[in-house]
Amino acid sequence: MMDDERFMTDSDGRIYRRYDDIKTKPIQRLNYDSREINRFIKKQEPVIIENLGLVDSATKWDLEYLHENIGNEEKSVYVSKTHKFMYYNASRCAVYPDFIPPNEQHNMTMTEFIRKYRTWKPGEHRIYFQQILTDTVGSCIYNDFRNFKWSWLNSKKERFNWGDLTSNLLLIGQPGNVTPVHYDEQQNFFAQVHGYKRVLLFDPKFFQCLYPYPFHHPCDRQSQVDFENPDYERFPLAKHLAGYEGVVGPGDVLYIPMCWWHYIESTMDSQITTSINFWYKHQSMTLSDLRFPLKWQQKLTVSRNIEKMLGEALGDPSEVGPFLNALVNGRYT
Ligand SMILES: C[C@@H](CC(=O)O)C(=O)C(=O)O
Ligand SMILES: [Zn+2]
Repeated sequence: MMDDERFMTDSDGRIYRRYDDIKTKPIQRLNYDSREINRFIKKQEPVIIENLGLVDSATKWDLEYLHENIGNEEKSVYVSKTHKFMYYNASRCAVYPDFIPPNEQHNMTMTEFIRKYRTWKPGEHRIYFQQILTDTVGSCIYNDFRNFKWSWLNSKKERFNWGDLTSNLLLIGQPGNVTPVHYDEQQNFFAQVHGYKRVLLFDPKFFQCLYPYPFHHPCDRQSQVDFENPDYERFPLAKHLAGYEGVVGPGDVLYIPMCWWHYIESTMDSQITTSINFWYKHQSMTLSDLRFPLKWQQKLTVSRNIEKMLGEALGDPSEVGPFLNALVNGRYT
C-alpha cells in the first residue's frame, strides 16, 4: 500500500486515499463533557465527540455475535464492482432510462454476508452491509440497542428542537469501501464502533462546487464530482472546494449537520469497519422563525422544492432542465 501513490498513511498509521486538490482543515475533536459541543450543534457545524460511550453496548457486535443474535431475516447488502458505493433511488430510473446503477442492492442472510466477507478476494465485487435496525433483531441485539446512551441523544434532540429519530443504519464495511460525497436532509450522529473511517465534510454553501445530480435523477443528493478523477472541464468550480477532514475510530461520534456534504471511506488499515448512525428529521421551522438572508440549508430545501414543483407543473421531469435553462440563460447569466 505504501508504494501506491493513490494512498497516503497519516501519522496515526491510518491509510486512505490521497486527494491533493481538496483543501481541508481538521474537524474539531472534543471530549464528551466539553460545553463547546452544544455550540457546534447549535451552529450546525461538524464536530467529533470523544469518549461519549454512546454505543458502547455495540462493541461486542463482531461478526460472530451478530451471526448469533441479529436474526435470520435477510439483510440489505450493497454489492459493487468498484470500491465505491453511491446510493441511488431505483424508483427514479424510469426518468433516466440510460442510467446504469453504480452498484446493486441485494438481500441476504447474515450467514451469507459473513461467508462472502470471509472468502472475499481482491478483484471480486465488494460488499457493504447497510441495514436499518428494526425490531426484527434478536433480543440480545435489542437489549444492546436499548443500552445506547439515549438520554444524551434525547437531550440534544430536545435542546435543538430536532424532529423525531427516523432510523439507525448499521454499517459493516470492508477496508477501502467508499461512500462518495453526498448530503442527507437529516441531522446525523454517526457512531464508529470498529475500525476507522476517514471523513471529508463540506458546508452546504459548496452546492455549486459539488454539482449535485438533478432532483429527479436516481442519484439525487449525490455529487457528480468524482474525487478520485475530478472532471474540471465539466465541473470547474470543484477546484474551489474547501472543507473539513478527520478520522473517526472506535468510540468516536461524528456530528454530521443536516445538508452538509460528506464523503466517508473505510481506511485500508482497518480489519472491518462497523458504524451505527442516528438520523433525525430536521427541526420544524415556522415562518416566524425565518431570517433573511436564508442559510444555505434553507436555500437547498427551496431549490429541491422548485425542481420537484417544476416536474409536477410541467408534467414531465425531463422538461425541468430545458425549462430552467430557458429561464436563466441570457437573463440571469
Ligand atoms: C452511510 C454513511 C456513509 C458510510 O458510513 O459509508 C452515511 O453517508 C451517513 O451516515 O449519512
Ligand atoms: Zn450520508
